[in-house]
Amino acid sequence: MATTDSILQGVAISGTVQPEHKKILTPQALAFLALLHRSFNGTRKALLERRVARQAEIDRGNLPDFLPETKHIRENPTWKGAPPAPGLVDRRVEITGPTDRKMVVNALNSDVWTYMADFEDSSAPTWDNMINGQVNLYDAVRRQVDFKQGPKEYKLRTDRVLPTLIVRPRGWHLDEKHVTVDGEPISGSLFDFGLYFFHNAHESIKQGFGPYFYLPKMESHLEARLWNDVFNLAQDSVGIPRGTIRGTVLIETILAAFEMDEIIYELRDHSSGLNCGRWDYIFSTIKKFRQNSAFVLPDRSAVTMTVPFMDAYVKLLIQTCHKRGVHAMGGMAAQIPIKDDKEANEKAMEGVRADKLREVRAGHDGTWVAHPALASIASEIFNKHMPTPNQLFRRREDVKIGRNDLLNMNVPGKITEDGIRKNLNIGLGYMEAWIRGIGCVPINYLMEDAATAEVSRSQLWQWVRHGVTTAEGKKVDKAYALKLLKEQTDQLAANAPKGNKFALASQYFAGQITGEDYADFLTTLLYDEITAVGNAAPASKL
Ligand SMILES: CC(=O)SCCNC(=O)CCNC(=O)[C@H](O)C(C)(C)COP(=O)(O)OP(=O)(O)OC[C@H]1O[C@@H](n2cnc3c(N)ncnc32)[C@H](O)[C@@H]1OP(=O)(O)O
Ligand SMILES: O=CC(=O)O
Repeated sequence: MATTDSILQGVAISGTVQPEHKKILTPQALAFLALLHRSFNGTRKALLERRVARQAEIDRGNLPDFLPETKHIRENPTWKGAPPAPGLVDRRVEITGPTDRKMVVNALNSDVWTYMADFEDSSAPTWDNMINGQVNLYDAVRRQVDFKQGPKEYKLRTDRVLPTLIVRPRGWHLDEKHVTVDGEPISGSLFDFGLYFFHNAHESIKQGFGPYFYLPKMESHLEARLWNDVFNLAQDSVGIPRGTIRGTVLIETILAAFEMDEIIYELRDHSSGLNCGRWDYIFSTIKKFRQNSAFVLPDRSAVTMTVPFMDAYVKLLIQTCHKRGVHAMGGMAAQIPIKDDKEANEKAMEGVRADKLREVRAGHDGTWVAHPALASIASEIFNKHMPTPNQLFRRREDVKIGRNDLLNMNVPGKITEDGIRKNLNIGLGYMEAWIRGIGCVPINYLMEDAATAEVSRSQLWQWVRHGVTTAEGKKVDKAYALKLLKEQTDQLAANAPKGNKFALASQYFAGQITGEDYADFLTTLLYDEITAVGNAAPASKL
């Protein structure tokens, strides 16, 4: 049998390893990462290639449809997903947020049922953020995460059961460049999942919950199959029964919406349902159909949850989940508290309330909040309208959603200069923060993360590409977009502290909004800006 030392041959780390990281980067944990990489990276790369091929099909005008080859799975009513696992029966309000230590303590102390600790859209994946996040979650699982910041003490509350921890690793498209195996960067998904699972699978079970995950940005059931294979190998490796892990899949790409049954089916022994990742879903819809003028959308503020294609996706997701006995989770309203304007705050909170009411009435089993101050609003609505721990019994057999509903782009609204400037501000503001290692920011009193920023970026691209005319009568072409970009950049930079990164963000953004270059993800476009891959040290020398 291979020894840890021999498995570690070929594993190298170029991120700085501080003393506190050593409990995470143990030889055994690194050998586990190497095992995951050698077992699954080939399939991951092939699936990413498959995404490119599917995009080419769509660009040729072939719109997606439900798959003929998996009809038997969709039409077989007898199979089910796993029953809800301990700590996941009632998940009516889930807080989400990055994995820095303060956020972790504050999230676990919030009045919510679960906490999604996010290595993905709300975290910029610097080496420090990713590895410190692992340290923080290791400590959080063991209830040893208390710390002091200046005079303020951050302590886990002891007056109640803490929210169940769920971890969102990065998506399949992202690499973690600071760890290589046999000369290749390891996948960000396998790095985040692998380290968290290896250290916390047994301990989380001891604490009364388990190794639970949110799985982002998948585009097909084959990508879910890959996660399922990873889960089986992982469970076998650490000696816990298959079916202990749970994964909630974010349905946040338009292609995955056509494969919801199949995705639950692939993960069925590990499934804890699906979630409406609304922001990425809008982004994906714009991105996938970006060459097709029939998919041009109005200002971002007009693309609400009640427009036809979003409404159809929500309904189909709830129906599909409940048919299979798994949770149908709602998503994220972007409003956050406005501290300095009572009236504006009340309006924003009313928006959140309306969103949660729509979700619970539609049949969702829970929802997301971006900030602790929103927890009471969401729980008030869910407590009132969902007296049971979930509403898996609501089968929504009344719902009839077909291909045309999922692709119904009849979205009322206009494209305005204000909408263009807002998108520019969001894109610039988000990218500027991200380059500084911050993955989630308040902009104009809205929570902006990688998914929301992608919507703004992709809309700008699409509007220029299709030469739309604004409500004010202005043709949106390359020159106009670049002129407004310069104006917004100058304004933002003038009001920002010295050393800000707006000029750099603007350089990247210019390429992305002129209807020409289109990066698959802003995060992959910018990744080199936040990586410091110097001399790699062999893992065996740690
Ligand atoms: C589309 C998607 O993918 S959604 C999922 C990804 N997005 C997210 O998870 C959003 C996470 N939210 C956040 O990061 C933050 O709420 C922000 C950036 C939007 C706003 O943060 P701030 O400007 O710090 O908010 P604010 O100053 O009001 O925070 C007040 C306190 O609440 C804490 N807080 C705010 N949001 C959160 C959160 N999501 N989880 C835990 N604590 C939080 C802050 O740390 C702060 O704590 P302190 O008083 O001890 O210093
Ligand atoms: O990940 C969530 C989303 O809304 O996007």
